[in-house]
Amino acid sequence: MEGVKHMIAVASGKGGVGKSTVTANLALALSAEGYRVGVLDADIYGPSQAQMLGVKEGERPQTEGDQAFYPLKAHGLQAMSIAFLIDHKEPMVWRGPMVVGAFQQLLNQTLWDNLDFLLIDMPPGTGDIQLTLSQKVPVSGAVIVTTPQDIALLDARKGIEMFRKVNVPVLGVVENMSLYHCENCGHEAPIFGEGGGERIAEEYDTQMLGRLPLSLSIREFADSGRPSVIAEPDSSVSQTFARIARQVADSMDQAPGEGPSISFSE
Ligand SMILES: Nc1ncnc2c1ncn2[C@@H]1O[C@H](COP(=O)(O)OP(=O)(O)OP(=O)(O)O)[C@@H](O)[C@H]1O
Repeated sequence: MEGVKHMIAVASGKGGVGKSTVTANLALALSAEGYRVGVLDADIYGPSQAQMLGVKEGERPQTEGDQAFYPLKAHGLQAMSIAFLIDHKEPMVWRGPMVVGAFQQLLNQTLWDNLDFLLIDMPPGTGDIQLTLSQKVPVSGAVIVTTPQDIALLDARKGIEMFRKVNVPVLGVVENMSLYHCENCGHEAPIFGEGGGERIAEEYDTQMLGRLPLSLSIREFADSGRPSVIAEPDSSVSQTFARIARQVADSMDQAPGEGPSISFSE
């Protein structure tokens, strides 16, 4: 795609597992490695990137003619989201084709400026909308985010299967909310279970990219618009994101430029 070297989908089967949090932090970690990075929020019904990247309410992208938008700048990233174009309290009461149309417009009418990586924060699930969205996106690879409990892994498997079916390489699995660390007593507990991310990475012959704890600071920083990678760059969480970023970048270095364009038959 014009202005973009590698498009990477960040996906999960299940909602609420931290996909947007991982997208924002991973984008910032890649940027800290010196890459030019953009974030496209494809979660049309529940966009979170405006808040996570600290874009002020009411800030609107500049337009080029009446056909194209310049992405907003946030913490050195280029970003585009439906949230930049609508009132933040407005629910997206749209049917599938309208959502797909909005996504295509965000994708095709944004003037990305010479990006090494465009991370796409996909909507949760593997339903009709995701498949239709995917038809139009030349994706180089996918990062799967999951939490360790069986019910999330079940859905993560479906996400992996979806990408495999359309020959998009799964770059690896990020296990989020792996371990709860009590900030008062220091006790650690794997409240969502153990080893789940590793198991599906093995099962699908892909790699475990990293494991992040269930932590108050990850939530507070992400939800207040200054994700951990910039709020506490020396923390172990930020170091984990840096390692994930390097693995993602390395796997793209080995890939031959822009990957396959996904297409589905009904
Ligand atoms: N490791 C973590 N520790 C604590 N809170 C977290 C962690 N990861 C994410 N969260 C919090 O969980 C909530 C949901 O995260 P997020 O929006 O990233 O999930 P999602 O998978 O993108 O959700 P959706 O399915 O709605 O798109 C947010 O408030 C976020 O700050």
